[in-house]
Amino acid sequence: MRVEGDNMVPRGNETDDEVVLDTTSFEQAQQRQKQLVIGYALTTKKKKSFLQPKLEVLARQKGISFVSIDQEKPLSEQGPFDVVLHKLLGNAWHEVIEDYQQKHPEVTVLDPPGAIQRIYNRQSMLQGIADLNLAECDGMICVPKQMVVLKDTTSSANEVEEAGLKFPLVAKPLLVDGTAKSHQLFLAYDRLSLAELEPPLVLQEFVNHGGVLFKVFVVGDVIRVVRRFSLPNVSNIEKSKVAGVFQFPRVSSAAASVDKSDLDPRVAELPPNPLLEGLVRELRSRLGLRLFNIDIIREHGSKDVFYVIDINYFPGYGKMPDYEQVFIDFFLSLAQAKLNKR
Ligand SMILES: Nc1ncnc2c1ncn2[C@@H]1O[C@H](COP(=O)(O)OP(=O)(O)OP(=O)(O)O)[C@@H](O)[C@H]1O
Ligand SMILES: O=P(O)(O)O[C@H]1[C@H](O)[C@@H](O)[C@H](OP(=O)(O)O)[C@@H](OP(=O)(O)O)[C@H]1O
Repeated sequence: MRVEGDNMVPRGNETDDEVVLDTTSFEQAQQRQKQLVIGYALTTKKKKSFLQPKLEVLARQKGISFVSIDQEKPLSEQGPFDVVLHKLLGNAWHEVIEDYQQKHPEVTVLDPPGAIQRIYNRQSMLQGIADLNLAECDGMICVPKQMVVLKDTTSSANEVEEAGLKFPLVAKPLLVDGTAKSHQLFLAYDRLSLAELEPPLVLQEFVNHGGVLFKVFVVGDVIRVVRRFSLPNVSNIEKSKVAGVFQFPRVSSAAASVDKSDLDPRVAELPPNPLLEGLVRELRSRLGLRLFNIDIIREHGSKDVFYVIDINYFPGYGKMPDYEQVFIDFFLSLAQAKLNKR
């Protein structure tokens, strides 16, 4: 008898009337046939931007399937999943995920709710970054001076001066909760204008950076950088003449990447690789996240001084070059890591 298939030992190892099963290759074959099931809990907007048709097609070819998680049903009754991918707001959801991870340690949850929560607060998001050990990384990473205003913006004018913050200041809502309002940013030019702002917020020094921002995408071990347009420099003349508070749009969210040829190379040159690699390595382990992006700007007039101004969890990967293949490789590496652990 002969049955052709991956799970049989090769010809020559069998006797006339028996087929010897090689258990190792049998297990490998089973594994190969096994689907990698990724449960996802994403907003409709996120599902549209992330689960694009090309990703789904590539995934299917590799035996990866995406299954929508029904938030109305207990999570443990769904699946079984190998990976849970989630970005939903609210403490209730975070409790569901935490409870699920405790009961199902074998499932890779991307990422732990506590770690995500930390970067949803613009104060804790940037804490510790200036102290990262990035010596010998061909550059320097700073964060803009900033302070938190929880209640009264009128009295914050004095605190701003005591803290040594210089105008203009970028006012950002303290919590990034996914609402459009949490991305409403203002530029405050003088002390008086602070009274117009609505706390809780952070006041952050505006750093001149030549109008270009580096968006650093992280997917596990992979780093991809794109250039985006950003706010132009604020001149000294403008600083002395302009007063008040101005809302500004999400300039750097535009999908179009900056065309390098149109830019001053001193502004457009990407941050050095060792610096990016060092920064990502440190942040990945300190934050305990695998899916995030870092927004970096280069201090105007400097070659190697950079500021981290923002970190996002599970950002707009749909705009990252070649994101489909990067994610397929990432999911397969998670499956492989699990196999290696056995
Ligand atoms: N301290 C700063 N100095 C100079 N420009 C800044 C500063 N902070 C923010 N900006 C500008 O404002 C834009 C939005 O800032 P930030 O990324 O912090 O806000 P956000 O609401 O988290 O935006 P998004 O989620 O779209 O990345 C930046 O891309 C940059 O152009
Ligand atoms: O395209 P950039 O500039 O990277 O901005 C992203 C924001 O930083 C993310 O917060 C958005 O994701 P959420 O809408 O899930 O928060 C993300 O939304 P998206 O995934 O729907 O594109 C983007 O708006």
